[in-house]
Amino acid sequence: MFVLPRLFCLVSSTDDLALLPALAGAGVEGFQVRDKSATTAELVDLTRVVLDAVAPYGARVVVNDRVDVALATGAAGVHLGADDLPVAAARRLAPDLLIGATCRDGEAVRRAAEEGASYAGFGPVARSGSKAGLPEPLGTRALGEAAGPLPLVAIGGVDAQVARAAREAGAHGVAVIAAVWRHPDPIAAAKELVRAVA
Ligand SMILES: Cc1ncc(COP(=O)(O)OP(=O)(O)O)c(N)n1
Ligand SMILES: Cc1nc(C(=O)O)sc1CCOP(=O)(O)O
Repeated sequence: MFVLPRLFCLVSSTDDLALLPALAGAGVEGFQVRDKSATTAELVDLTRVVLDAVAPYGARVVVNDRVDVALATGAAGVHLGADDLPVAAARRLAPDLLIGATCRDGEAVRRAAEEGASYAGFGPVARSGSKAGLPEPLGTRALGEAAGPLPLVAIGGVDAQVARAAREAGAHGVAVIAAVWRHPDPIAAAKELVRAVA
């Protein structure tokens, strides 16, 4: 079984690869491969490169959306949303994978737990500029109310301040895009996030 990271950095494309060893060396324990424009073959290649870059540091890799790619590459897990394979079906295919499920309220967290998820990606906790079509921010109070059935990974507009508030409200950890990749000093930002979720 895999230990659930406290901090996931989402990896969106091959442009992000050069910084991965430094981020993992800075204490980022988890990476999620989320390339929405990749073909299946490209996603497999990207996941393998991410695994090679961060495995020496003991970091874990989760593949967004695609349980087949997670299994084919030996990644630690998969993250599933409402449009993806249902959690229960993924769990039947992959008894040993870390399976994350996107949840927006406590009822969804309870359902994901029953279906065999390992954690819930709970969000957006704050306003995110990285994904279109998200609902209004849920806030850390809603996160606290949803905590219990599964470890929660807060996502959406998470920076170090939001990460601290999310942890205080009961989150196990956080997942980020902009707070690292759009920061002028991504490694310093990652170190600050690592401290915030410790
Ligand atoms: C940790 C975490 N939580 C939620 C999401 C969102 O996943 P999903 O609903 O599948 O949406 P897309 O990422 O596919 O746009 C996530 N990726 N990670
Ligand atoms: C991919 C994603 N999913 C979300 C959700 O709430 O389901 S928020 C989000 C984007 C996270 O990026 P940032 O850290 O830049 O806000």
